[in-house]
Amino acid sequence: MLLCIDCGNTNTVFSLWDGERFLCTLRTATEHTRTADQYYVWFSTLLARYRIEPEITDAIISSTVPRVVFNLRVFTDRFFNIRPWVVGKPECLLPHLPRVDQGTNVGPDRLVNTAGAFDRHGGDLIVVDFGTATTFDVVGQDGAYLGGVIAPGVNLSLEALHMAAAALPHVDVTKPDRVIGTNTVACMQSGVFWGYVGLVREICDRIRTEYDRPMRVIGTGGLAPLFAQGDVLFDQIEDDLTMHGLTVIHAYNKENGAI
Ligand SMILES: Nc1ncnc2c1ncn2[C@@H]1O[C@H](COP(=O)(O)OP(=O)(O)OP(=O)(O)O)[C@@H](O)[C@H]1O
Ligand SMILES: CC(C)(CO)[C@@H](O)C(=O)NCCC(=O)O
Ligand SMILES: [K+]
Repeated sequence: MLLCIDCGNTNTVFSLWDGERFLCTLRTATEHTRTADQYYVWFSTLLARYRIEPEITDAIISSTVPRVVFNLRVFTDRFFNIRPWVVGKPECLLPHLPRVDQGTNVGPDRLVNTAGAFDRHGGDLIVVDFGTATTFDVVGQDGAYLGGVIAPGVNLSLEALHMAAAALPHVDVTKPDRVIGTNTVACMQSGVFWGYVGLVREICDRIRTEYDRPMRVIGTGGLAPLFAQGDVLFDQIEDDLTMHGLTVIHAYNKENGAI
């Protein structure tokens, strides 16, 4: 059984893969001070609640926050006696090397999304991931990450409005009924919802213009279904794309890797 850990700037997600399906998906806030023991208490409590007997033999971690990796390594080592693969480390091989400027450290989540999306859909893709940042990953014909776009995340934009403007409250993102808001909250929701629908459409259009082959767009991340209500933005939405990518990279390393 494979433990997949996707650590983003906001949330960390653990998922158990039994070789055929994910048995559970557990989510906790990303916090670099969380210790291995704390992870274990949280993890084992939820598994007991879902009546899952973990028989973990392997682990793979993707982390956009470098400093949390240490305690996650201690966690897999102490409680499962496992040394995890860590995406982005030299000993963790990728099915396709990214073709980017020298010295660029591509976010591991983007490399994982690329591997997951290529495995399911083949090449010539744009993967749009609505996380802390809204990222666009261009997947080449051969499956390599070719670059992309990083825009501010949806919740980050709303939070920035609230923080910077004394009269603007904290609001949640939602699809407003009308574009013209008749109260403050509705105005903010309209700005963010329709603003991001336009952002996604415009960036995908411009990527397509720069790229010389037809492309498909895959949406992922918690907010993808919401924005898909605003326009036809995606050919497909997949909520487990990052987790799937972790299983793909793990399988590749099992076959070709050194550990
Ligand atoms: N309608 C909604 N309004 C606000 N948040 C939502 C809504 N639907 C889903 N979400 C949130 O989306 C998030 C899922 O996001 P996802 O895991 O893709 O990225 P993240 O955890 O926010 O960012 P990162 O992966 O960078 O840490 C969850 O926190 C969930 O609460
Ligand atoms: C852009 C984020 C924050 C999205 O999670 C992450 O992929 C990251 O930290 N990337 C590093 C820079 C890059 O991907 O080029
Ligand atoms: K994510």
